[in-house]
Order: sequence, then structure tokens, then C-alpha cells
Amino acid sequence: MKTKELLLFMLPYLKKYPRSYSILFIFIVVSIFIQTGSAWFFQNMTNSIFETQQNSLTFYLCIGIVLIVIIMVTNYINSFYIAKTTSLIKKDVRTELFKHLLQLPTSYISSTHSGQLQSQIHQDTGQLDGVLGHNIAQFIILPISGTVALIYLSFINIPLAFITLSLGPMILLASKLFGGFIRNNGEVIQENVARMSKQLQETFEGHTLIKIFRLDQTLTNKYVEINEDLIRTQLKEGKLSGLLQAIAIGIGYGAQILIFAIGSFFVANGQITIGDLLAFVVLSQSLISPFSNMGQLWAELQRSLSAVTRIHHFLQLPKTPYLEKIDVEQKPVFISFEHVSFSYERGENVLQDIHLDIQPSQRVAIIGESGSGKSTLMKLLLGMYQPTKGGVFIQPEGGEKEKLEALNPYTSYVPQDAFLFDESIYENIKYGKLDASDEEIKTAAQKVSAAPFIRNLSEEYQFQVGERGNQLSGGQRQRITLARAFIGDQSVVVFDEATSALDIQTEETILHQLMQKNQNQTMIMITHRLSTALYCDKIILMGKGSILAQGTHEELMTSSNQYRELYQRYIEANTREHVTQVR
Ligand SMILES: Nc1ncnc2c1ncn2[C@@H]1O[C@H](COP(=O)(O)OP(=O)(O)OP(=O)(O)O)[C@@H](O)[C@H]1O
Repeated sequence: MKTKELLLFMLPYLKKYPRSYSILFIFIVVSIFIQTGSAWFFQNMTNSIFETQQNSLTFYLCIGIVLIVIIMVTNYINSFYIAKTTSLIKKDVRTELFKHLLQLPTSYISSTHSGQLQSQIHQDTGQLDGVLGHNIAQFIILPISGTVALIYLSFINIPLAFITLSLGPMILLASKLFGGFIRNNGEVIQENVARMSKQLQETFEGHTLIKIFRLDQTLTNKYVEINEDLIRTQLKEGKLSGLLQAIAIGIGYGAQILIFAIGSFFVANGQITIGDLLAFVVLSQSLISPFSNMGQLWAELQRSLSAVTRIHHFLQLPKTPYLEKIDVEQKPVFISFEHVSFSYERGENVLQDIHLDIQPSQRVAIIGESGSGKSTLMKLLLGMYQPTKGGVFIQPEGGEKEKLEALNPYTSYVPQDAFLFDESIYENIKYGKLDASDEEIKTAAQKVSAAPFIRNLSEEYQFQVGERGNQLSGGQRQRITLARAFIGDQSVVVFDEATSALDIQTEETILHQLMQKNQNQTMIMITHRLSTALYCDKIILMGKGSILAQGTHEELMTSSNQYRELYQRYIEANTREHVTQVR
């Protein structure tokens, strides 16, 4: 994207703070007048010393003190408002990125590394200074103060003013030349930072595995390699910026010496006074700095623009088209999958031509080999993905049959990985129903047999569960996720191997209680345990993305060879276990 387009993209963020920017610009104008005022002050004070006017010297000293106070106040206000606007805009950008992240399709989130997403939200916003407060202010201050300086100096001596001015474009040329390199390099730096975040995060998450498989050296080598790539690009940037700065400073100092030399010649010829020469030296900085500082600002702008490019790209990613979760009255629902096929982004069909009816309040078990599409089928029912062919239909009792094109408002979910937020047990259960009362939270915990273990914890419901719930056992985590799923009283609850961490007896007790207490709810359970499936009214056997058989246990025993074999294996395994226990 072009620089202009990227700056226009940032403009709405800047426009949100007209008051702060107005104050900033007023004080920028004041600071420009102060600069010119300082030149006038040095010029006239020096002239009065040379003309030995003692009275006026006292006058100039008083003016000097006033100038110092104004300079201090102006600088304070400028710095404060620059910091304020920059922080506020960064906060807005971060919030927008976060909101957008939450609205991205599940397919994007699951195919992008979380470390990369984190770096995008935090590092890129951190790099926005180049297009915000200080830089924007300087881009305005420098040309105006340069013009004012040129006018003022032209009144003293036109040829000398234009000699001073002519030195500027040389510096600008150098900065244009380096700016492009710095921007490209900035993008490579950011990629390396994202790679490092990825690895760091995986190191935290895979901590136990890393220890068990002695992966520390292998991962250290990888980390060192990325770190070296990063430092190489950072050093390159250091060199480019340093070179740019050195050229700018060299030309700046050279220009001052040249002005002083030429100016002295003008003084010797009686064309200007010593005071005038001093004014030239003071204001030559204002005249040249639009060019010399522009170099530095340009480099910073380019660095920021590489971050703006990534932010812009991220915000352009299409949102989930079916995100709105509508609050509906919970009623028993009839669910039908009609000729549903589905593929993830890689292309091959994960589900093909699924035809399935689920009656209101039915208990359904989905069984089948690993990778056969059980979870994917349920993600379609939850509305997280849309079928590539066919449709999922929902018909609430007494209502119309509707194609599901949004998040399913009738369905709750207990995930496979028992994910908990790093907050209290209370908050984690409450996420299932944001307006739940304390009483409802306790009832939900009792329903899933979580209340006894919660009461034994030091802070009971206020117990902090830690990152991903790692302060609790797998079974305890699953009970909290069950409580979270049931508190909302949705008509349909999907269990994705939600009780696998519980022993069979506890699982049976909890499921039995849930089924007893929630007669009107439809429950769909993905499970690898046939013992759980035997509780259900309907069993669906899946294989390679298709439904191989469906019906009650008795029906499947007569109609499906695969199911019979599965059941036979289950009986044999149970008998073996029983014999072992008796022995
Ligand atoms: N987010 C995803 N992106 C791409 N492919 C996926 C994704 N999730 C699952 N798959 C693929 O879809 C197929 C079905 O996966 P799914 O998780 O639905 O199976 P499953 O029957 O629930 O397996 P398991 O019993 O092991 O949990 C698998 O081949 C898997 O590789």
C-alpha cells in the first residue's frame, strides 16, 4: 500500500481527538513564535551590548527570563499532549484489533498461530508512534517554522537567507534514499519478532513435554537461530538509521560553519551586524531542520508504516458473516441435517452427504473412529462453520423450520479440552450465563457434582483456576465446563468427549443426574466410551465423514455389522476387566 493510503487509513483515529490535537497545534504555533522570538532576542541583545546601551540590557534580560518560562511551559504542554494523543490512539487501535480478532472466522483462528496474532495486536500498535503525536506534530512544525525563519532572515539579508536555505534539499535526498530500505527491513524485523513470540508461547504450553522428551537443547537452538535473525535485521536497521542520522548531522553542522563563515564575511563588509549574524546562527537550525529532521522523521514514519500495513491487512480480514447470537426463548427443538457436506480450507470433504434427524429432548450418542468427523458435525450444529453443501435446519416447538446461518442460539457446548479462563471458578461458570445469580451458579455446580470439591478448596468459588485451569485436575476442569454449559438452560447441549477425564463410575453418576434433572433438553454426546452411548435413545456410528449406521442399540445390533463388532469388543474388554478385578 502507498504511504498516502496508509496515512488516510490512520486519519479517522486521529480525528477522534480534535480537542487534544487543537491544544497541541496551538502550542506548536506558540513554540514557532518563541523560536523566532529567541532569534530576535539574541540579535537585539547582542546589538545593544555592542552599542553599550546598559538600560536596554536590563530590559532584554527580563525578556530573556519571560522567554525561558514560556519555553518551559510550551514544552511541557506539547510533550504531555503528544503522549496523551499517542496513547489514546494506540488504545483505540488495540481495542479495534481485539474486537476484530473475536469476530474472525473460526477457520482463520484455527489456522493462524496464536503467537503471531499476539504480536500483531501488541507489537504493531507499539510501533505506531511514527504516524502519531510527535511525528505528526513535527511534520507540521518543521515546514512552518522553516518558512517563518526564512521570512525573518530575509528581512536581515536576502542572499545569506537563501544560501542557508539551499543546503536543505541535499539532506532530504539522503533521507528519501534510506527511508525505503528502513521500511522493508522493518517488516522483516516484525516477522522475526512474531516467530519469537510463537516459540515462546509453545515453550510455555508444551513445558511438560519439553522436559519429558528432553527437547530443551533442540528448542534452544531454534530460539537462538530466530534470535540471531532478529538481531541481524535490527543491526541492519541500526546501521541504516545511524547512517541517515550521521549524514543529516554532518550536513547540519557543515551548514552552520558555512553560514558562520559567510556571515562573518558579510559582517566584515558592514552588510550585517554581529547581532544579525547571531540571529542567522540561531534561526539557521529552524531553516535547515525541516530537511535534516525530516530525514529522521521519514525513517520513523516508514518503520511505523510497516506496522500500519499489517494492522490494515488484519482489519481487512473478512469477519464471520454469521456471528450475531440472538437471544431466543429456549424451547425443545427439532434438528435436521439435510444432505450436508463440509470441507475445511484444505479442500477435501471431511463430511459427505450427512442426513440426520434429532428429535426434541432426544439423547444421542455419536461414536466412531478418530478423525471420522464427529466434532466437525457438531461444530456445524453450533453454527461455527457453514456446510459447503446442504444445510442444518432448526425447528423450535410451535415455530417455523429455519436454516441455521448464525451461531446456534439453542445450543450449549462442553468442549473436548475443558478450557477454562484464568479467573475464579465463579467467573468461569458465570460465562455460561452472564446475568446468573450466586444461587444459580451454586445450583449449576451441584448439578454436575462439582459442589463437593469446590467446597474443599481454600477459597471455594473464588478459587483462581490458573492458566487454562492448570490449578485443577482434568476431571475437576471438566466438571466446571459442564456447569458452565448447563447454567444457561439451552435446549440442546453438545458434549464433545466432555467426561473423558472422569472415571466411568463418576461419569455415569453425573450423566444419570443430568438426564434426570433436564428431561426437556436434547443431549448430544460425542464419546469413545460405549458405556456412555448405551444410555442414549439413539446412537450414530460414523466412519470417514459419513454416517455408517444410526438407531437404538437394539436396532444397530441387528442392522450393523460394524456396531455389533464394536459392541462385542466392548463386552470382551469389560469381561477381562471384571475377571482382573475379581482376581
Ligand atoms: N480446523 C481444522 N482445519 C482443517 N482440518 C480439520 C480441522 N479440524 C479437523 N480437521 C480434519 O477434519 C477431520 C475430522 O476431524 P474431527 O475432529 O471432526 O474428527 P473426530 O471424529 O471428532 O476425531 P476425534 O475422535 O479424534 O476427536 C480430520 O481429518 C481432521 O484432520
